Amino acid sequence: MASDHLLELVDIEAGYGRAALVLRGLTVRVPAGSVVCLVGPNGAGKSTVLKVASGMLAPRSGTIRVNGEDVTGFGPQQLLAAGLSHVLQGHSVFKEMTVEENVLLGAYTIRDRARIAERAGFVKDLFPVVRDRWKALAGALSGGQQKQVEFARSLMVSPRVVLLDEPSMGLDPRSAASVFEQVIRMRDAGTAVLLVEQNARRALETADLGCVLDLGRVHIDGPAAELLQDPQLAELYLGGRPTTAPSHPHLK
Ligand SMILES: Nc1ncnc2c1ncn2[C@@H]1O[C@H](COP(=O)(O)OP(=O)(O)OP(=O)(O)O)[C@@H](O)[C@H]1O
Repeated sequence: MASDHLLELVDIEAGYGRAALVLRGLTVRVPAGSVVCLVGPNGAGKSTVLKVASGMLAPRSGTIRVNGEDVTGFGPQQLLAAGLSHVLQGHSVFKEMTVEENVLLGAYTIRDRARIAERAGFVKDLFPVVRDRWKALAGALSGGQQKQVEFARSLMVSPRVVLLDEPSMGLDPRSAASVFEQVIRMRDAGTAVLLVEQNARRALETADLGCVLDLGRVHIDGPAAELLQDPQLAELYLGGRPTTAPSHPHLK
């Protein structure tokens, strides 16, 4: 059964080994055509949500649905096939390989050559750096450009939802701004995004919906623009009082 929500994580409990639960009854939904961001303090469980969504960590209880279909208990390969593509925290390009080789790694599950060529054309259109530096060694690109290569690789399988873990980590402000613009471009090209970010204010300025996590639960969620204007949230999680307008208005 199709659903307005491409991804639903409902009442999820999850943790690592015998340690205490990290996620304690968490519910997050990603509607089609949207960027949803998870923000919250260190250790709140943000990355763990993405690991559950991509099958790297099996939930102890709760339900995962993709486009209305129950995929609870699926492993990483099955969730990838169901439409969830995970861009891990940190840098995962192979620097000694070309941009082309890095991007095509994302197509390793696709047999049809015409389909691979079509997807390569799509990601080159979406990320001009990928097109312009297609034959260059990935290690010769800047950190922000390498992130675009990772995004392009994740889109080769035509995911319904891309899971992005701290894409701005380690980047200078200008490169980080460019990465957030690429997130918007991905959304506008039809891929929903579940985004985890340390930079909560920038993430909320980029996202359509926000979820503030604390102690493994959703503390508050709603339209990102409204969360940005909430004085209490600003004090607690965003490092200061709300600004009257987004600091990067071109993104909204
Ligand atoms: N592989 C692991 N094994 C054991 N515990 C882990 C593992 N990964 C994370 N944890 C624990 O789970 C909790 C939540 O971690 P998680 O990385 O999901 O938080 P986060 O909100 O993404 O934090 P940060 O903003 O610091 O990245 C932390 O207490 C962390 O120590």
